[in-house]
Amino acid sequence: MSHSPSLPDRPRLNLDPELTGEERVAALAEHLEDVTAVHDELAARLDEARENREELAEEAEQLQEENEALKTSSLYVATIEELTDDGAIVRQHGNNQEVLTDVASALREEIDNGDRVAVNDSFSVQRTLSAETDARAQAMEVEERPTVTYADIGGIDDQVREVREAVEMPLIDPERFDTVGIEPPTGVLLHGPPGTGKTMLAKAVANETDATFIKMAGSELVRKFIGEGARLVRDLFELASEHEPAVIFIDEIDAVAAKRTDSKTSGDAEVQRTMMQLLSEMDGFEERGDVSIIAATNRYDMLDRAILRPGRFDRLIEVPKPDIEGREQIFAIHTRGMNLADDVDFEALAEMAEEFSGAEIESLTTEAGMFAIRDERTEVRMADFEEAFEKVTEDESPGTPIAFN
Ligand SMILES: Nc1ncnc2c1ncn2[C@@H]1O[C@H](COP(=O)(O)OP(=O)(O)OP(=O)(O)O)[C@@H](O)[C@H]1O
Repeated sequence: MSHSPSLPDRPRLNLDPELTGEERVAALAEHLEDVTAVHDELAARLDEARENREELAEEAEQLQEENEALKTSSLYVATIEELTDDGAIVRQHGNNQEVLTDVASALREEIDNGDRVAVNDSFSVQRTLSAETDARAQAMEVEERPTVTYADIGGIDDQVREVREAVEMPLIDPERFDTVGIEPPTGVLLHGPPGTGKTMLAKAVANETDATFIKMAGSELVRKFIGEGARLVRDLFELASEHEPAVIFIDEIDAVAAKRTDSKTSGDAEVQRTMMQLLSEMDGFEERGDVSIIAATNRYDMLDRAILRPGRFDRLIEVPKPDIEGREQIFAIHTRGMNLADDVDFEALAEMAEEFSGAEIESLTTEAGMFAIRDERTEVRMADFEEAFEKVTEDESPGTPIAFN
């Protein structure tokens, strides 16, 4: 920062005792003029300084924000291999690179060999990470026994039957497969547009077989738990075998099992490793007992065919958007608990909601209920559904599926 020029000298008044009265007045007047001039200049400088100060404060605030953003931008997960006098040797997850790096003295106290830490682009340790079990708990959603039943799923009866055959039957009646002389499927892959009931299907299977439902989202492995994908996949299968019988549900499997050519990200190698771990878990699956694996994707076209080989996800079930009868059933399911007026016509609703997925139909029914509440009615009428339909399709061209969630 440059220094401001020095302040003007303070005018001095030297009154010669010899001066006449008139001369004294003139000298004082002159002095007053000097003082006023200096005052004006100082006032101007003060204004300038104030302005400067405001500008600097603004700049400081901006820098602070940038600094925060830098601090919160992506960090990499690493493990402290060894604390030495020269700093810490950390090994970055994912690429196994070892680096010698600095640790701020404030953090040093908290860190021990073997701890997991977050490092920035230049490997400097930013903070310690919670224990491994936390990542595991965060990455996996465990439901002891989901409450969803097959009766809650509408319009995909064939898919329900296929899932039951592929998942339930090997558990309940394994001899049937032996007698016929075929291997039961290892994993089931549900594919189809978003919101069509894939997760519900997996939960209903868990409910029906009294199994624990363990869900992991492929996209989170890639975005949130960078560097830990492979380990978390291993943990996922371990957790399932601790909770037998269990249903493992891997949502958005395309995130970890996309065709190699498709991936442009730098996390490519890491994603590959996660997929390899998944494949090896599935290949070693036979000894695993009562654990079923179901995966789901909206991007079947993107999948690496390696995961579809026999002994892996060898049972493919397409879960499409419901047809008109399916939509009618789904409207009936989602209005079961609603106080409906007599004029509500499911057939007409199903016709109106062309191209809607199950999830979209669910949102539409909730929206219709909101219109009744706004109108201070306890009964939901056909007109509420019509208004709800207009609302949810407002910004969409006709026939385009609406993105909910
Ligand atoms: N076939 C259906 N019958 C009844 N409700 C459905 C159906 N499909 C979807 N829903 C409703 O939509 C919600 C979301 O569905 P679900 O999570 O099972 O979809 P998904 O196919 O797994 O979607 P995504 O691909 O977005 O994960 C469900 O909780 C349910 O209320």
